[in-house]
Amino acid sequence: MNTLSTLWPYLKLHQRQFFLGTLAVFGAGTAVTLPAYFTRLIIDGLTGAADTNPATAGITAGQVALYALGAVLSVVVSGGLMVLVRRLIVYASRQIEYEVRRDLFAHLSGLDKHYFDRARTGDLMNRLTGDLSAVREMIGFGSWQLSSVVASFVVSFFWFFSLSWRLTLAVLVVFPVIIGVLFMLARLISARYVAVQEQNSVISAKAQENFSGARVVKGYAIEDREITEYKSLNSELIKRALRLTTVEGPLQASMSLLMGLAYVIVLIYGGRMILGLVPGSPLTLGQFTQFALVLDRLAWPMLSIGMITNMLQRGSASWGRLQDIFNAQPYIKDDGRTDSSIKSVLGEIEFDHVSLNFDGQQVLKDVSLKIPAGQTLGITGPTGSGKTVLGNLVTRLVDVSSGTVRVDGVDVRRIPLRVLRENVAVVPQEPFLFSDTIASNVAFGLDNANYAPIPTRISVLKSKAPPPDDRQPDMNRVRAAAEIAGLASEIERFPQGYDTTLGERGVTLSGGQRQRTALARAVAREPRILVLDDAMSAVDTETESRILSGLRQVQQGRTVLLIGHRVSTLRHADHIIVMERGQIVEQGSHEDLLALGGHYAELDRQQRLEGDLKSEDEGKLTRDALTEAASQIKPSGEPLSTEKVKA
Ligand SMILES: Nc1ncnc2c1ncn2[C@@H]1O[C@H](COP(=O)(O)OP(=O)(O)OP(=O)(O)O)[C@@H](O)[C@H]1O
Repeated sequence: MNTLSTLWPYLKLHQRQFFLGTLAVFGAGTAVTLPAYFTRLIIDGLTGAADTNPATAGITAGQVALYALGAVLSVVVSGGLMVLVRRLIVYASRQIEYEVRRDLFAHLSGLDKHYFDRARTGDLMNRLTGDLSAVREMIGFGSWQLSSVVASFVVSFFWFFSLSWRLTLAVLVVFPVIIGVLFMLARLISARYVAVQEQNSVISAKAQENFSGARVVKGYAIEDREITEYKSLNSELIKRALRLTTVEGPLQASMSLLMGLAYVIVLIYGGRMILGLVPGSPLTLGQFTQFALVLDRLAWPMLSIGMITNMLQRGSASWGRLQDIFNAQPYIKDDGRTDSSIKSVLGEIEFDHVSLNFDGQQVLKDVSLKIPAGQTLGITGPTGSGKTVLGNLVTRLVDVSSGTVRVDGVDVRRIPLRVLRENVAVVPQEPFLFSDTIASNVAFGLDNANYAPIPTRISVLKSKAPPPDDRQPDMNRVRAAAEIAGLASEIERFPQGYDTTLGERGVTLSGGQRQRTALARAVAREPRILVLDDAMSAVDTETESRILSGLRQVQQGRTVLLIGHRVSTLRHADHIIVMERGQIVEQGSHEDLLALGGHYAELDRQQRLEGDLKSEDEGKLTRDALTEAASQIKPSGEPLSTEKVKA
């Protein structure tokens, strides 16, 4: 119930719809019992006419017709009101579903790397779909049915008491039992439903990871193992679903049983009253019939209590799971220290005695370094030495544990996050491309400033629908960026050029093409600071040097952090650092570091050796091919075909 209170702001946005809807439910609940009242009048009238008892007045044919018409009209009114209820309450629930989904998405978008490093995409998808539907059912159909049950009880007991308080009290005996059973089973249902939803999340995450990693699964030919694992997760789901069903079934059955019991009481006790065996409590046949008919009408609401309890329990458990998302807060956000007067940055970066710990493990130790605006810093070092996290500190994907990172001499924690991130573009090691055209992928980082922050907790009825998003990528910038990233000529060879769709629905790019698309995306943004995190590892050295010389032209005035393992990548940087176990162990220009004769010089020596060996191997291969070709020259001296030489 505690978690449900957080749903109130959304219900409040539609309070008028719920209020009018509830009134209509009560109207329909009253109208639907009127035929029983008219039946009583007719029966008592008819019995009066037949037995000439002075206590009963008798009835005319006209009155019978009038009562019958009244009964029909009541049913029509009740039906009409039901339509109105659906229009009000079910519509409101759909609108709330929209609002919650919108707010959840906006909230999730505001969470940081820390949250997404731990969350599983499949689980999030399940919460945004399955759990949200359960919440919608609770506030729509669930609340409608709940008010309908309350209305039925109020109206029915009004009739019961007006007909015979003794008979009503006799029927009421079974109610404490009903409430007890409901309470007990509702708790069981809630716990078991949460278990089902958790397993649903595990299954969704498993499926999502398998489909995203389909290439790995196929590459390792482990489909059978994955199918078996999925099967066992699926069996666990059915086990939990059946455990839920085992409590849902008895709920319905016990409600039926208790209802039957109430009926037996009415028949026996009411019959005795008609026969005059209960002194001081006469009951006419018509009254008895009305009592039985109204009780009969109560059967369905009574039975649906089980279903409603179920729906409310599911809905509130699901709302709890959505609330977990709403409760998650980004670790890194603008706060009291933020100086909103900062609107842009120039690009000088300084690490001042920076240390960083992750879960007790120190990944950066006392790093101090200043990179003047417009310069290129080359960063190299063994894997896991802290190169990526150094870049992450600049964009504040993580914050320092101690020390300070400054941009333009200002602590990055004082620069508004939006300003900082708009001015820094990162090309990560594993680029992510969207299922969209190449042009849109390259232009992805543009035009962001035109979007206002999304308002939350606003009724869909009051917020205007956003205009259709018909942005067209700025093709001049896209082309120029693709040219610098060394991708333009390849894109032009694709069937639809820049309009070629990538990903699930379109072509698959090679690793090097993906990296260069991500690079073009960053370049198109014309950032003040560019972080290239091993961004050309899948590109051959020749293409890489072409890209680097193109980049040098556009990087005038931009600060670049160039992370890489190849000396050929780093050699033109203004300053190079070598990281090892979170510390800078060497620094200087390419020439300085070679002269130092340390790690960097060793890296250069190894890479030269590898290069020499490679060209030696290629030379040997060519020599072998020529020897082979020469041995095949025919004695007549007939020249070889060129294909043969190539082969
Ligand atoms: N979010 C995180 N949580 C915990 N540890 C992390 C996190 N991010 C990085 N690390 C740890 O920090 C250390 C440095 O990681 P980093 O990614 O900076 O290495 P790197 O030098 O870029 O390596 P590579 O060349 O392989 O990319 C590693 O030991 C890594 O496991």
